[in-house]
Amino acid sequence: MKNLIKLFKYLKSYTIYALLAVIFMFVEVLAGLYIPYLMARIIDDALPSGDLILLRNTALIMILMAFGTILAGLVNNYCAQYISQYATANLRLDLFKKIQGLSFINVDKFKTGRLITSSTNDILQIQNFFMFLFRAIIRGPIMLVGGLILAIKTSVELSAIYIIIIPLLIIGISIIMTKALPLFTKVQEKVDALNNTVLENVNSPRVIKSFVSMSYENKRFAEKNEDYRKTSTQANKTIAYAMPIITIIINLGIAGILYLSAGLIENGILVTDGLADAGIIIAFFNYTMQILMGLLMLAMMLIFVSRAEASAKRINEIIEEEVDLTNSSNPIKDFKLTGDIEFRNVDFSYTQDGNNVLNDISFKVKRGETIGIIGSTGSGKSSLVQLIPRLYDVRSGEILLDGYNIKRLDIKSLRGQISMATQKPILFSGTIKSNILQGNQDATKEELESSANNAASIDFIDNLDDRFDAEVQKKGNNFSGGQKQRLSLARAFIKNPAILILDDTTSALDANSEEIVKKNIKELGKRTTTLIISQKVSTIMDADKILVMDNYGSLDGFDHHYKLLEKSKVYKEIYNSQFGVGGVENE
Ligand SMILES: Nc1ncnc2c1ncn2[C@@H]1O[C@H](COP(=O)(O)OP(=O)(O)OP(=O)(O)O)[C@@H](O)[C@H]1O
Repeated sequence: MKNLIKLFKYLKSYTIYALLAVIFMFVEVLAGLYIPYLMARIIDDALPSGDLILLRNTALIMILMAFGTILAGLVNNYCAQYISQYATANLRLDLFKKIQGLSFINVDKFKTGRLITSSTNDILQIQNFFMFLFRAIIRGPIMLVGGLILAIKTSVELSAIYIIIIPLLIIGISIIMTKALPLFTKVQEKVDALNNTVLENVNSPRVIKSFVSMSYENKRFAEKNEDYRKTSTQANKTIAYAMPIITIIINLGIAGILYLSAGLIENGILVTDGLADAGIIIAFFNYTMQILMGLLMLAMMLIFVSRAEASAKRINEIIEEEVDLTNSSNPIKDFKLTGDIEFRNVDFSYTQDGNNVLNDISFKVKRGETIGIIGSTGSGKSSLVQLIPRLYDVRSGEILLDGYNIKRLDIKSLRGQISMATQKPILFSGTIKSNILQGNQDATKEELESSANNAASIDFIDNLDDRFDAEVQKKGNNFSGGQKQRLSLARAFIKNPAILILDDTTSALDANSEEIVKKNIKELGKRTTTLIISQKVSTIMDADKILVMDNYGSLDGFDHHYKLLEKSKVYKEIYNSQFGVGGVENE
């Protein structure tokens, strides 16, 4: 329950609604309990004596009570709906903000499917719980306790039946609950797995189609689906056993009451003027039903609480997750980077206990320089540049920008002054304009045009009917790889950053576009430090310096093209593989 209690803070803003819900629930239940008493009065007093005034008055009160129950129920329902909807909307928003702030390492830990299930399914469980809480929290106990008091008041002798049926019902329900509840946690985990598979598939339709791996993916999904179905059926089946068991116990109770009544009438106890007290027996039946309903509600409450507790635990795990990449206690906020970069003995790993992906990297870059980064695949080039905007933190060593350790700089301001365009550019559904402006929402029309121009994308934009207002579909699926790269370059340029990182961003460009982009980067480079990762020597050989990574995540060289040809074995090998030993570019 402790996880659910933590979420009660979301109810605080709705105290008045909560109070109203509880008051009207109280009224509803009390009115409901009063009706059997009135019924007994009609049968036992009004009918035998033929007192029509008493009959009419009691019937009138019964009608009023019935309306009162409906009205109170409606108000209670409205308040419960209001609280549960608003409180969980706020919780969902907080969870979303938290997820947005998670670092890559945090996200990797939870997996995307889990984050989605928690934002949807788990929140829904909490919503159902809040709803039930304000619909039924005191209903069950009042029905149970009130019913018991009134039943005992009606007939102490008949009440003896409760000594058997109430413990029986409690034992039956407890057995079912202890079996069913762990299954509900499992069901949520199965939903996570389903979501993960769906996500992977909708994110990579081209790969799946081109490798004709639909049937493999279908099979994979079918397995997860079956897994979910089995667990879910098992959980619901266990709960379903509850109904017949409860019905049997209730029917046993009814038979028991009749049996006991017969004995009591025989012994002259439930008899007035030679006639059996039918009103008392009927009222007792009604109270017994109320008691059993109350017990059932408590059992339902247990189901809701346990399911919601499992979900609350999963939600709290995310909300309380320590973001491993946060601002220092007193971060420097007002700083304007000029572009000096220094790595000092940097080691890096993606996981806490994993092997180093980068080993003892040290180098210095002066503001305005253009640096090429080259190395074989998996050598750590992308990992290295991702450390500069603090997408990940170093394992040891430090990274200095303008002499400041980046951990001392405010993350938002730091990232605001660094642009990054990646090999697999991600575009968002919207327009060309909205995508480029993501780099700088305040950019003018001229800046928009010039950044598109610098990224060699103005020609193809001009060819579109709506130019900058042309539609971009999800992930930029209606554009070619090269066009997407150019748009993501434009997005990086428009930011006018102090540091520009291009991670193999020109790999899909034709030679002409690459030349234009290279020329414009050089222009930009006068006021921006530019890091260009490329597999092609021709793309980076003109850079002020080239950083060469070996296969083990260490630096093999950091110098000018010609110096590296003399000194770096790795660089020379890459150069020879692309240009031949004689220096003629291979086809
Ligand atoms: N998110 C991640 N989690 C765990 N390991 C990762 C992650 N990203 C990369 N790696 C590992 O880190 C190492 C370096 O990868 P990185 O992407 O930096 O290489 P790269 O030189 O940029 O490669 P490429 O030229 O193919 O893009 C690889 O061994 C890779 O498997």
